[in-house]
Amino acid sequence: MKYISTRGSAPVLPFGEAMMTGLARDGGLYVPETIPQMTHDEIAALAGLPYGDVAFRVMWPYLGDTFTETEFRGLIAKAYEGFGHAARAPLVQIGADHFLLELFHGPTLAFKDFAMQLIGQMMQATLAKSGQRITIVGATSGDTGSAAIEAFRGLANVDVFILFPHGRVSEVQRRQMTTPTESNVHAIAMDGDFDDCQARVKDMFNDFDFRDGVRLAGVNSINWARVLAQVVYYFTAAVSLGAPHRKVDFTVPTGNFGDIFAGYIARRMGLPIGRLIVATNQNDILDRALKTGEYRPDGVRPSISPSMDIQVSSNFERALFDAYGRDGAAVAQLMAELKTGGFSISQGAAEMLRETFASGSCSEEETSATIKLTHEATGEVLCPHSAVGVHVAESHLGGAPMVTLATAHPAKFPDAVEAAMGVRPALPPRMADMFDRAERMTRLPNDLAKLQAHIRANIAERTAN
Ligand SMILES: Cc1ncc(COP(=O)(O)O)c(C=O)c1O
Ligand SMILES: N[C@@H](CCOP(=O)(O)O)C(=O)O
Repeated sequence: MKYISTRGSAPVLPFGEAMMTGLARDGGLYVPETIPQMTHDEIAALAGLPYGDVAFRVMWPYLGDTFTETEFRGLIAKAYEGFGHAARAPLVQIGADHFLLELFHGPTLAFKDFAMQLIGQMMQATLAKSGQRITIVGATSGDTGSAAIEAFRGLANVDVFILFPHGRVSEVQRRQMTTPTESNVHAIAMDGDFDDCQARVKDMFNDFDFRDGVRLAGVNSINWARVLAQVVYYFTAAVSLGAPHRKVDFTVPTGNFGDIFAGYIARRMGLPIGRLIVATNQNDILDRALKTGEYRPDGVRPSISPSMDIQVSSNFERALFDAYGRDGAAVAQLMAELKTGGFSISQGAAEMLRETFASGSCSEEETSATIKLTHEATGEVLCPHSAVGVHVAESHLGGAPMVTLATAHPAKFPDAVEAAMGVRPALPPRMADMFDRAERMTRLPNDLAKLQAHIRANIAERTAN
């Protein structure tokens, strides 16, 4: 399997190199040259298998010769052994034909653990073979950062720098990033919003002296391996609700478009997904873009679902690539226009996107009301992001069973949940001392040179010791 860039002019790479590279050298995102297909019988045969076995069958065709079959099975087993639920991604019924896919039983209580734990294993195995060291720089609106830190903390040959928007993540999310004591973990509270953090990370990838000098690696969902690992739970969920013998719909709380893009890949592999519904908070650029064909960021508005406070949604580029018939030059042109305010999606591409994705948005009041009403009706406590999903899903019920992705544990957002339903959700006992631990972070401006100097200085100090 070969990987090509959405902007059409970067080297074509095998899986292992695309994973270690992160962003393509032309600024684009890697995607597989072709999408492996699973037949009706192959999908039916997934029924009843443990999560790890489904993960192997779904992902193996994408890997080429990066790992042997035995190695890859071992990495999957290690990645998911720390999850707090035997099913890894259990389904819970919340309505006649409405199910929640609980994706928050991993070590940092958000869906990011599904991919990050596996990427952690795959990157460590790759580095062990090459003897290299790498510098991971990631941007987070709260969850990716803690999941990355958890996956790479304590490794001698990896430094992890996480840029989060100062004052715009929940206290639990911040403490997950600032309380680890390992010297390879570097939390940076940057002035600005998530889009600024993500833009600086991309700037670092596009600065080849810096990129090559520090051996930069990326674990945001710009990295194809992140998306791939998330394809798996669409299969486990749909099959347990009767696929491939019937269709299943999915609603996905969406920010950077990685999770819903994984659902799109599952559908292209042959999983009978009916509707794929993008659910946004008040930062509703994706909902508007799908409805109007105009993609024009107008500033991030902080919300009670802060991990989805995103306007420049990086994986949308992967969807545009397909919508434009895999024309890298056309995508590069759109991304150049984005830098100066936004772009209009061509009529043909907009039609393709509308046929592929439905969408809806959820206001702050609707998010709170959904947390309250869902708890009253079902006993399920939703995090605000999952509540955005449930609210949007409710206006699309009917026909196939609906699965809404519950992307984070409510205890990561205790203030929003308590304000909505009057009860403060508790952290799992293993995290109970989080508020007593000392925090360690560096506050930096939104300034590429200063960020790069900080990263270089820290690496120099670590490698000198
Ligand atoms: C809790 C939570 N829900 C939903 C999302 C949106 O996922 P995606 O960025 O893959 O669209 C994120 C982060 O992006 C998140 O942290
Ligand atoms: N919501 C995310 C934003 C970054 O997402 P990624 O999936 O592109 O890495 C977060 O919590 O950090």
